[in-house]
Amino acid sequence: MPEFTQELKSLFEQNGLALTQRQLAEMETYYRELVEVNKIHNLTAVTEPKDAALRHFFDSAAPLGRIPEGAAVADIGSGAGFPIVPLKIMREDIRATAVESAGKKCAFIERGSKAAGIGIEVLCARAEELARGQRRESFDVCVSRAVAQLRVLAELCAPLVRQGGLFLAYKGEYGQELAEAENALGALNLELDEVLKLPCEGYAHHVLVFRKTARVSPKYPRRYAQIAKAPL
Ligand SMILES: C[S@@+](CC[C@H](N)C(=O)[O-])C[C@H]1O[C@@H](n2cnc3c(N)ncnc32)[C@H](O)[C@@H]1O
Repeated sequence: MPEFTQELKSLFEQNGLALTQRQLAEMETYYRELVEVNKIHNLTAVTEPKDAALRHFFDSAAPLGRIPEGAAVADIGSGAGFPIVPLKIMREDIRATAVESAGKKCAFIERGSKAAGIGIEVLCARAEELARGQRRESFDVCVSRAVAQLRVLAELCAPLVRQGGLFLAYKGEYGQELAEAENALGALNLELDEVLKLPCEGYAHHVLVFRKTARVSPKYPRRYAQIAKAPL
């Protein structure tokens, strides 16, 4: 645990963010639970202290400055709770929702966030099904990391974001995916606003910030089989 804590403090400090005692304690507790449950259920391949501090916690917090005060934020395909858990720890003001289709991962987010005292809504659902119900166009911001290629992800996320809201896609190298997503972005009324680069040498991670400029046609999202077979 000291290695995890040290790395976490140093990463945030190097980037001008001093973690409070509460934030540090919540991240430590969540990380401890992750390592524990990961011994039984395969939740993530990243559990080594330094790796987890960088790839899960620091990486997740990259777009903090782009999330408006009090925003309703949904994380699509949260897995073991990333990026939504670190975002909620860093920003108590947001209303955080984790959307995840795998039951054991939802159960872990519930367990970990309860242990750490973090208030997160966990929806065990598929994003494309959620977007056909009452939660359609109800979120100010949708975030997502490591779930699908951009043109597929855009169709899963855009219908959940309100008009004028943001879709934040965490990506490594993104040039080719962005070019391939041109048609999808047009069809879903998403405009690229900014690309944030994680301020970490040797770690080429980015957050692509899209603004939703108009409502999305009710024909989207299609069923997942169709989205995957014929991406926009
Ligand atoms: C590779 S994991 C990434 C987890 C996490 N976002 C991270 O970066 O560590 C992708 C997760 O997305 C979930 N997922 C994939 N498609 C989904 C969908 N259509 N709706 C909800 N969850 C989905 C999977 O169950 C899986 O847990």
